[in-house]
Amino acid sequence: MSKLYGGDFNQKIDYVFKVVLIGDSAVGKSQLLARFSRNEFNLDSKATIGVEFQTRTLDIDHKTVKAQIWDTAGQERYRAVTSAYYRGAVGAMLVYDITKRQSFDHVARWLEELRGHADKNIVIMLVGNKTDLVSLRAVPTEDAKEFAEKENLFFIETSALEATNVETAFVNVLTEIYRVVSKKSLVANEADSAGSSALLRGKEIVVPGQEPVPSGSSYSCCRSS
Ligand SMILES: Nc1nc2c(ncn2[C@@H]2O[C@H](COP(=O)(O)OP(=O)(O)OP(=O)(O)O)[C@@H](O)[C@H]2O)c(=O)[nH]1
Repeated sequence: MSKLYGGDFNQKIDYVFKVVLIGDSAVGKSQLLARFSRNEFNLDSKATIGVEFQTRTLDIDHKTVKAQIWDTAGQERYRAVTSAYYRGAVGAMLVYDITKRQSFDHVARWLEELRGHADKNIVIMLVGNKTDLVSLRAVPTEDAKEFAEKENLFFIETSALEATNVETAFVNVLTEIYRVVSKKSLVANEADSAGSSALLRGKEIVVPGQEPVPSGSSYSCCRSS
């Protein structure tokens, strides 16, 4: 397999996985990303405008995986081009705030948008954030679990503030993506020997050693006036 040499440490990268964060405004998407990528948290976090991404490299099943996590505004007027945001994504974290019933009620709409734009094999995790706000809970865990089972999503509850389950949420998504990808590679390799790899290759959702990504990068676009 070809290897990439990425950013900081001339580290060999086996896979680059693009994961998108979606969900209503103020549910904590940016803070989940800050916690996962830099182990930081900011209570005065401003609404995201446009799009940004952060990367973190980690080891999954002895492979070096660069997670490229994309974050966009929950507010419609600050969002960038939807199809570009979802393009190439192999994972999605659909976040709601356990203290805001409306953010959970909107999950179905986010899912519809995601399924309309993303690859059909995308790994999706439903994330109920802000579990530290125990007395303000408005969404019972059971309701979300039931929804996730019905829609075939992974499910977890997190607190970006207390760093509860954040690492687990991202690592679980990335591990599941890796499982899907390595299974596909296996099928493609088997088909190789059968002489029909082109078709299967065409369906792969991640090419090992995709385009190099600058480490820790972010960019913004499309600020609305
Ligand atoms: N108590 C608590 N507050 C949180 C948690 N995560 C985020 N917040 C706060 O919730 C507010 C919104 O967080 P953001 O991360 O900016 O939310 P967002 O989903 O990225 O919002 P948009 O960029 O508008 O889409 C901020 O004041 C955060 O500090 C959490 O786990 N617990």
